[in-house]
Amino acid sequence: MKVIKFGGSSLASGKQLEKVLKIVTADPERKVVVVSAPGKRYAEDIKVTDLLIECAEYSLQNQDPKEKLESVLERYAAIAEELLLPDGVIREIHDDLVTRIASDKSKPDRFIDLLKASGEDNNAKLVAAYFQSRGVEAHYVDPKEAGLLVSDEPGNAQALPEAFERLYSLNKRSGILIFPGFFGYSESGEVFTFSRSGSDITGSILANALKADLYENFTDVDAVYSVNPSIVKSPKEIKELTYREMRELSYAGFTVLHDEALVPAFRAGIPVNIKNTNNPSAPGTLIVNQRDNTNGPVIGIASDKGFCSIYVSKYLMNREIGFGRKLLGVLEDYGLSYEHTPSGIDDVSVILRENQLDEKVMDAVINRIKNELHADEVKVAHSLALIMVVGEGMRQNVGTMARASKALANASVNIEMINQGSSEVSMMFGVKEVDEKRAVQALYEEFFVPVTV
Ligand SMILES: Nc1ncnc2c1ncn2[C@@H]1O[C@H](COP(=O)(O)OP(=O)(O)O)[C@@H](O)[C@H]1O
Ligand SMILES: N[C@@H](CC(=O)OP(=O)(O)O)C(=O)O
Repeated sequence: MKVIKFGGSSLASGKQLEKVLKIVTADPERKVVVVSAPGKRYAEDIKVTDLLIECAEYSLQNQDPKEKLESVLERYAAIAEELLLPDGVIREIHDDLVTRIASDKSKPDRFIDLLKASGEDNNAKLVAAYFQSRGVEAHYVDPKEAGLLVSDEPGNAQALPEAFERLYSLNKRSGILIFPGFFGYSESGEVFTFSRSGSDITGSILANALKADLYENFTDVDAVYSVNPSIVKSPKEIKELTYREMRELSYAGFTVLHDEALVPAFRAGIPVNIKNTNNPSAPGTLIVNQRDNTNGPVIGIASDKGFCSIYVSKYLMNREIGFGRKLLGVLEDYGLSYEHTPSGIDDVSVILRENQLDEKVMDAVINRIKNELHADEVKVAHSLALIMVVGEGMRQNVGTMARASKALANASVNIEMINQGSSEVSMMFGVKEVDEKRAVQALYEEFFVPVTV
């Protein structure tokens, strides 16, 4: 049995849905279909999820969200019209949106989640109706009734362990099951969404819970490329990579798969196949536990902007027991998570996502580090990009770091910091955001142009 997930780009129009129906019915093993909300039809288009967030925000500010709601409804109506679906489908979506918008707003984050989740929930109903209209036995599945229990963290929920056992009973149902991605229900019955792009996570949870043979993730590219295609033109396709490599790469900027979407599949040993809805005969990329190391030291290079670093130096830091704990404790007090902590004998840098803290919080953090930890120097660097060079082959290859830093030097990119992951499958370079693109291109030239992946 296969779990198959379609992203927003695969569900953006009636034409796309026709491809989806063809793909699903081409293989009787494709039993559970996870759907996102309709995504972008063209580059400047707005995803339904973003329209719904605007709707929720308008309502919370006591502005009339009518126009915004109309634009959400229009997206579904356009699809229904293209596919000649009966009016009842759109009426049901309309009524659902009206009910949601009129619900309790005393907890704004939860209200936003309730609206956001409707994007996938209503789309699953629409897709089920479409399949049925073409004579296919398909059923919408309500995640509440199916038992997709999640933690009560708005916009950042996680599946609870009990969810997996409960979801197993879906195996007994007949027909094709259309399951909305991106959200679940807390113990108290409230809607909570995963973080953005979280329908990938739903697919992986279901693959694990139902003990699927394969988790197929359909998107709009032929494969996972060795580098983001918006940075390098026609980059090399990756045929096979390990869970560990993909987790590192998706966390560091390969947005093609959510970085939290691998763990459930990995735990159950289920391979993940990334494929293209617009070219389903292409084999795509297979993510597995182990692969042959035939491609050289590096399989992919990912990058992401929006980081800052807090550099702290203090003479004899290495001998001060508890210094690291106290430093990270200051961050914890402000609810800040950190990404990396490259360190020396007398100094350490903490790298954080910049969008977590404004100037006021940053000043407070710096003052506490200076006053409570008696640091000799505390410096902040803003607008950093992190570049992650990833590959299982790194462990067996000598000189990968030297090659990478030489390539960056030749491209006149100044390295602000370096960190080698303890797992030895990744190395991280911090550079200024303005140098990100040039750095990635230089690393790509170094590691990919001469080899076949
Ligand atoms: N290394 C990469 N390989 C393939 N695609 C990538 C990579 N890095 C970023 N992407 C982007 O991920 C996009 C697919 O993910 P996403 O937009 O979330 O699709 P979906 O709508 O199917 O969920 C691609 O169109 C591409 O722009
Ligand atoms: N629709 C949600 C969840 C999702 O997974 O979407 P997509 O598959 O289009 O990335 C979002 O935009 O975040």
